[in-house]
Amino acid sequence: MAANSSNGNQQKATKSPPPPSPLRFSKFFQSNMRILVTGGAGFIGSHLVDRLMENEKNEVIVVDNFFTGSKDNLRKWIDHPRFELIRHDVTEQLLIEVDQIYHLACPASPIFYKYNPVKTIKTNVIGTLNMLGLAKRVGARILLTSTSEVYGDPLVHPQPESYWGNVNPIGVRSCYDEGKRVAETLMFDYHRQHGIEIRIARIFNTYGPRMNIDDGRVVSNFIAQALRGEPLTVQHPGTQTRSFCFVSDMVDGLIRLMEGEDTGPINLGNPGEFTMIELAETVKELINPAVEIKMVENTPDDPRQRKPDIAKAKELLGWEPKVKLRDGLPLMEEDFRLRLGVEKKN
Ligand SMILES: NC(=O)c1ccc[n+]([C@@H]2O[C@H](COP(=O)([O-])OP(=O)(O)OC[C@H]3O[C@@H](n4cnc5c(N)ncnc54)[C@H](O)[C@@H]3O)[C@@H](O)[C@H]2O)c1
Ligand SMILES: O=c1ccn([C@@H]2O[C@H](COP(=O)(O)OP(=O)(O)O[C@H]3OC[C@@H](O)[C@H](O)[C@H]3O)[C@@H](O)[C@H]2O)c(=O)[nH]1
Repeated sequence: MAANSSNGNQQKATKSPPPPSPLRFSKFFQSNMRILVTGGAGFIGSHLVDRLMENEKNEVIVVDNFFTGSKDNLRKWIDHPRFELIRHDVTEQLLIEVDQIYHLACPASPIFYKYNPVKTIKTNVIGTLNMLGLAKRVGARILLTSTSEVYGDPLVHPQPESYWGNVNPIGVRSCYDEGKRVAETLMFDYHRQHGIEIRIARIFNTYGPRMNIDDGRVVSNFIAQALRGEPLTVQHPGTQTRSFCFVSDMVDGLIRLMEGEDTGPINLGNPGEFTMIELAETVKELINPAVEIKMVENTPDDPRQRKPDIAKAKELLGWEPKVKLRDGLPLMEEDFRLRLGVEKKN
């Protein structure tokens, strides 16, 4: 393809994307915006779909390989005229016409992303390349859900977007951490080289209803353990910290980022910071005071501290989380009780 290289390394596309079918703009066409959500059958993705579907002008297409997601999360939209679900792996090319792409597809829980690390890195690298190729072909704006894990085991605390991170490139978490770092690089290279409109969210630990019960992440583990009357497994040393964001706040942030003017990367997360011992104590107090807290072995390269600096999100998106951990946990408990069939005793 001919490209203008007048400003050094930065090249701009000379060819604009092909026009969509004229029917898209006919007055009989019902939706204004066709939105693709990759990974839309997963935890955050399905909540995002719920919010996007609330707007009658949106048509939503979900693409998912169901590795960690499930059709059940989208049950209420199946057969809806503005909704479509495609079983597809993002490591394969996808040819559709869309205006926006929320690219979430990627296993997010450490036990799942470490299960098949080569597939995880392919999903992050080839999957993101494919979605960028699609964005380029149809002229769509694309948002990547990157992660706080790009900061690795951070030496700067809290983490601003300007921090480049402290990541082990050859460790067991690298398929995910480095995979997301490459995905961010690809996003910016497509933006600079081809003029693609990009948005990057760096998501910090998010929790809420619909997380897989055996997802393996800490909040879902502790709630499921408390409801089953099993010990809460705090991984050694328990003083490591995380900052937990409720899923409705996260979805709000993602939509603001997509609709706003800034490419990011922008941290999205709740700055309330807790040690894993504090989290276990809170879950015990709120859900089942009878359970024990048990110290267990940790996994390699577990980040010791993590808390987002959200000054940029506040300033550029007018966003900050509203739901406190103590208010979010009972909402998740309700959902887990229903799914586990454990009634609340009064
Ligand atoms: N939840 C968090 O705390 C958190 C934090 C940081 C970043 N993120 C990012 O947000 C996104 C969603 O995370 P989540 O918590 O909802 O996880 P999730 O595991 O519930 O959802 C991921 C979805 O992607 C699908 N998927 C995985 N590989 C795929 C592939 N190759 N092709 C098509 N679909 C595929 C899964 O089946 C699932 O539906 C991920 O990109 C994750 O990295 C999440
Ligand atoms: O049962 C458990 C599980 C986990 N933990 C601890 O809880 C902390 C959080 O672990 P999680 O597995 O929930 O998630 P992590 O913060 O390690 O990674 C997450 O970070 C951001 C996202 O990109 C991903 O969703 C995921 O990689 C870790 O310190 C871990 O050691 C426990 O103490 N007990």
